[in-house]
Amino acid sequence: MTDTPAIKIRDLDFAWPQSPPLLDIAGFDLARGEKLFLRGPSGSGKSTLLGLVAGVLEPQSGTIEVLGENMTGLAGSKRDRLRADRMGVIFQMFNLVPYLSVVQNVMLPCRFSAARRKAAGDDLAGEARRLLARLGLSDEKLLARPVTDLSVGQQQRVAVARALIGGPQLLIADEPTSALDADARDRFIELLTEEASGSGAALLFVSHDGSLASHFDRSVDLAEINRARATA
Ligand SMILES: Nc1ncnc2c1ncn2[C@@H]1O[C@H](COP(=O)(O)OP(=O)(O)OP(=O)(O)O)[C@@H](O)[C@H]1O
Repeated sequence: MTDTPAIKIRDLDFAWPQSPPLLDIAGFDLARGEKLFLRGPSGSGKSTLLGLVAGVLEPQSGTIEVLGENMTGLAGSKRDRLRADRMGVIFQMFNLVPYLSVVQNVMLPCRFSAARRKAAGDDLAGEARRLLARLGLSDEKLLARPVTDLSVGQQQRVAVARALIGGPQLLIADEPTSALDADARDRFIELLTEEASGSGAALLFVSHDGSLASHFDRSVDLAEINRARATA
């Protein structure tokens, strides 16, 4: 089954209520292990597309297959399960839980997914610490601090460790670099792409900042694949 794409989209149509068509995508594939940069200006529909891929949103028509499973045929609860079990998601604002410690934040996906918990091994906290250490966060004092006390760059690394725990084969990241200066941003993307390569995960990274494209295997402009915007 591993030759099925990480993401396969066919004849996708999506519009927000009382709004004109936003996405009309005839075909789009992300290969297993591929690292793709999807760019487009603000408001072009990148986050909406990620929401569809993550199964948080449903298209009006068309199919979205993720890691060989047809999301569009699934009930909401099954889409939630697929996302929890098989996707690592990094949000624009990281969505770290302020009242949990750094290590607890990283372990969080394993609370929602038995599959991720099993894949992460018996010593969950140890695995969280191992991932954090690989991302340069190993200082015990720092790990004990509330996650809100960390710098933006450190919070990003926590968000990456959380996305990676349990080895999901699809990582999706929604412009997680907008708060960083150019050097920190480049370091962050290098870290993310290295970690994706290390675990063999496919990576879909969206941003309006085209200068990031060189870090990825392939770069696609949303306007190239989206007929709704092309004719708007
Ligand atoms: N929950 C929502 N309800 C209605 N319309 C929405 C909703 N979320 C987004 N939209 C609209 O859909 C369009 C695309 O928004 P989206 O956030 O997907 O774009 P984006 O390319 O990710 O933008 P940005 O780079 O600013 O994050 C915008 O016109 C936006 O107003």
